[in-house]
Amino acid sequence: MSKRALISVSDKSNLTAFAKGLIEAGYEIISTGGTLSTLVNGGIEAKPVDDVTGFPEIMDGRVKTLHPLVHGGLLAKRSNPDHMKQMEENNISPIDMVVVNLYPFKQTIEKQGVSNEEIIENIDIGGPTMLRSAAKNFEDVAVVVDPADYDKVLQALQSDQLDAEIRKQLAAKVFRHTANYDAMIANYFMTETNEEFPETYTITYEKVQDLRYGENPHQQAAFYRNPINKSTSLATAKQLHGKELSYNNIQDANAALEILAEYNEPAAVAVKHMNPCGIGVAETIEGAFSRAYDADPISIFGGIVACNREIDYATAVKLSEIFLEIVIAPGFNADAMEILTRKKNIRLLELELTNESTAMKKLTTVSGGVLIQNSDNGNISIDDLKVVTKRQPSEEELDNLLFAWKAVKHVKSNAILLAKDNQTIGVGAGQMNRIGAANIAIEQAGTKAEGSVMASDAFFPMPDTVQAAVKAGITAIIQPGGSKRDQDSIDVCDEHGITMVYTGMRHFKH
Ligand SMILES: NC(=O)c1ncn([C@@H]2O[C@H](COP(=O)(O)O)[C@@H](O)[C@H]2O)c1NC=O
Repeated sequence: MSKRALISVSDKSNLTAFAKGLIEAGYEIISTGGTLSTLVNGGIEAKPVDDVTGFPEIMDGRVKTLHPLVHGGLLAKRSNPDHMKQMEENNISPIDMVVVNLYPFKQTIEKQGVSNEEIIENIDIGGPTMLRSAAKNFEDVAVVVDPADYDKVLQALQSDQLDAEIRKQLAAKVFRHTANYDAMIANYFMTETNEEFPETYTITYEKVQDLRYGENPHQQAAFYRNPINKSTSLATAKQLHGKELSYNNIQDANAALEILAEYNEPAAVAVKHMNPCGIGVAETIEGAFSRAYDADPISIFGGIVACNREIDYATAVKLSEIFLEIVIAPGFNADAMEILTRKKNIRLLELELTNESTAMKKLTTVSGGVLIQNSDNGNISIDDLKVVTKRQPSEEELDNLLFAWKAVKHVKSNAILLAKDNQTIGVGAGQMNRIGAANIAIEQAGTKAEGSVMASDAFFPMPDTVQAAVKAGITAIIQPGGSKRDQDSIDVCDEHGITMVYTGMRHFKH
């Protein structure tokens, strides 16, 4: 008796060639509505699944293969005499191969203006059921979910090597595939029902690329993306020039994009080791980059620069004067490309910026689990500021304070950042005490600290940071407030004519 393959696919690419190969390998083909038409039109002999089930396809295709004559044929253990007996008693014939790919749920939810009804109808039920039956019974049944595997399967059949080992690999792929498919459905319903942190958290990622190594050469790594993602993502960036991105490149570039999303005006962000070493805002992108560069001409060396405007010739010339790992921008004009591609080692990434780069949940693995939180999308406006000192900030100071506040949010805690004229001038990052971070920022700013503003990601536990600010000639401070000793800091400010505003919002970043 010839073997039987059940084919039911939404993605009909390369289908007829594969089916032809199966017939040549001695298979009889059974198929569902649309798949059957494609096969028959392609000159392939195939039998409708209704002939097997004796039951018509009903309810707009909601029920077509969900039948014991299908699933019995898939799930029966050929080595189990009871199963074989029950097959015979129930007139069930074995099905030896399942070729199924599923309704395009992901593509459907990504469609503009798609209705809920269309989304629901694109949840495949019969397909995953067959895939799972066949995959569970991989000892006896082969299962093919990915058209990319058609050639491999035909080759294995031709050399009589579609053995349990390969069938197990195909089954493993099926369970990953159905888990991924179900995770996307679960996430869709989670959004629909506004559940943010349910009792189980299902996530799924699709591989973008293997990486040469992780944070260090002895660590293996790969880059995965969220299959349904509307925010700015490096996974969708177009690399115009340069060698492959590394693990550290991706982390740093992502940090640069998150910072850049804070600014609507032409802005340039330089990042080193996940911290901004220079941020500049100006009327032109060239001006913005000059400010980002001047902020810290030492640290930017070997860094990553992200800009929110097209890179023009003038900016490209400046960018090309230093060693940078990556430049990211929404575009590079032809002259800029000409200049920058002369540099062999620079990577150029073109990326549409949606200003939604922090829309996703943040996951941090801990031993035996994962911490999940919403991204820090907390923003404040001028109206949220509370002036706590005798002196009110000037308009210019207010501008600089808000600029500094947006920037300090992205600096690792404890974070202190100094800014002046739409430019960061000193960044103290990741210190174990706040005065340590302040001292670093002040030292880096040098003489520029005079007349600058200071931002602190969290409150001052004692007045020492304000005292350091006084000494450096800083005129205005922005911080969340909320320490027991707030008044001590306010008193120092008042004593020296410094203005201080509270945001009421903290921005720890660890
Ligand atoms: N309901 C069923 O019994 C059923 N059986 C197979 N399907 C799916 O129907 C699709 C193929 O349909 P057609 O051959 O009519 O183009 C495949 O994606 C397959 O996964 C089904 N549809 C969805 O649940």
